[in-house]
Amino acid sequence: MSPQPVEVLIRRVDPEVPLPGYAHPGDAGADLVTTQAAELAPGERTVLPTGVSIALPEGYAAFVHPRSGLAARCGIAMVNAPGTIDAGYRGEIKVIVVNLDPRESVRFERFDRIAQLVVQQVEKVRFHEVAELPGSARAEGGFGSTGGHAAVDGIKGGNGYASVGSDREGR
Ligand SMILES: O=c1ccn([C@H]2C[C@H](O)[C@@H](COP(=O)(O)OP(=O)(O)OP(=O)(O)O)O2)c(=O)[nH]1
Ligand SMILES: [Mg+2]
Repeated sequence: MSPQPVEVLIRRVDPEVPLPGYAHPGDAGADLVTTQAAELAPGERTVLPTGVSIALPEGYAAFVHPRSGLAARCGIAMVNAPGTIDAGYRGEIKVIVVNLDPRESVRFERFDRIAQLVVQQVEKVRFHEVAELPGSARAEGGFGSTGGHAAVDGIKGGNGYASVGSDREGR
């Protein structure tokens, strides 16, 4: 049996906007639409309104994620992905999109689905300052310390392989 859904209050800022919805029962994200048509030239970005505002319960946050179809087909990304919607935010949810296609413009029509909203429980932490942190296997290694990345314009990746292909073989 699927768990009980979390009840979230929603207000239409645009009276005609369809409410966010899950396309399938097991989906993590509810699709958000733009209420504003827009055309983005290659490299251009804009802030699109979704026509809705929400009141999340305390202890929750919503994250605005990109849609993979738009990314794969048109090169549309979200500049700040995932966008964070705080429980206390009552303004309209907006989506900051950028056209990463080097050649083609992308046009959005009113009510096109542009992003998806994932609601999650989030922990609040209390920070305790210390002079030394406990040790760990990773320690301070990061930013590619384990290798396996592609080379960029002849600059070798962290594992010393020169191309994506040799990277794969080297694993
Ligand atoms: O993609 C996004 C990201 C944020 N927001 C809204 C909800 C969020 O609660 C608020 C603030 O977002 P964030 O904390 O990411 O922005 P900030 O630049 O830190 O602004 P602030 O100083 O208002 O926190 O803006 C959106 O509508 N869409
Ligand atoms: Mg903030």
